[in-house]
Amino acid sequence: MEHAKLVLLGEQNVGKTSLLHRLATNTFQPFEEPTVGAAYTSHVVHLDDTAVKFEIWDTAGQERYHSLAPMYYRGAQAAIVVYDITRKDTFVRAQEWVKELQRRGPPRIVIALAGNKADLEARRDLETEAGKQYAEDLGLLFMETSALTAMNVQDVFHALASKLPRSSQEDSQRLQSSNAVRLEQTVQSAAEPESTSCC
Ligand SMILES: Nc1nc2c(ncn2[C@@H]2O[C@H](COP(=O)(O)OP(=O)(O)OP(=O)(O)O)[C@@H](O)[C@H]2O)c(=O)[nH]1
Repeated sequence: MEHAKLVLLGEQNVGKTSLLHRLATNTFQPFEEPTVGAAYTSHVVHLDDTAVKFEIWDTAGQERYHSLAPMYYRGAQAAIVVYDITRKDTFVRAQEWVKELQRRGPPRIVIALAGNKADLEARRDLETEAGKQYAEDLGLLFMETSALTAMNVQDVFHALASKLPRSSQEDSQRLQSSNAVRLEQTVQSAAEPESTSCC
């Protein structure tokens, strides 16, 4: 199983904790308490040929916790930057998080942009296309999600797991097969002199 650190970032109240609750317990709480500092959880995503265990840091959206964020995105392989489709200001904040991650975060971090509360279509303040286009321009994964209906919640974690660089696993497989070849060669060359000397 692969391990990957994942950080959730975004303005307060956009639904970061709710997305995790939906993922972990398939439930939704209409009155979720604000996160204080950050909260840790883990979740395993099964892919066809492997599984990825995400070590997840759910950060607090309140501005006073901003300075703690680097502690949580440092060394992260993946990030979900969340905004609320009913509040354009949260999309602006999400863009700032993406910039910060790209400037100061780990160089190969895989980022997903999630437009949450997609169930509140009647109160939509930002078109899907705006989020999609921005994500496309910056090479981010993009999905609109809903912690309330569960729409795309599993999918965003699955998409991130699929997009993670698999170098560590491939490297270890390559190492194993090259060791096997070397071992075979050693066995062969050890066997050869014996066979010549014997007959
Ligand atoms: N309708 C709807 N409400 C949601 C959704 N996700 C979260 N909420 C509500 O939005 C509010 C804030 O959700 P949280 O999960 O606490 O948001 P957060 O981003 O973790 O907030 P902080 O911890 O303060 O950063 C709660 O009242 C949730 O019930 C959603 O997909 N749809």
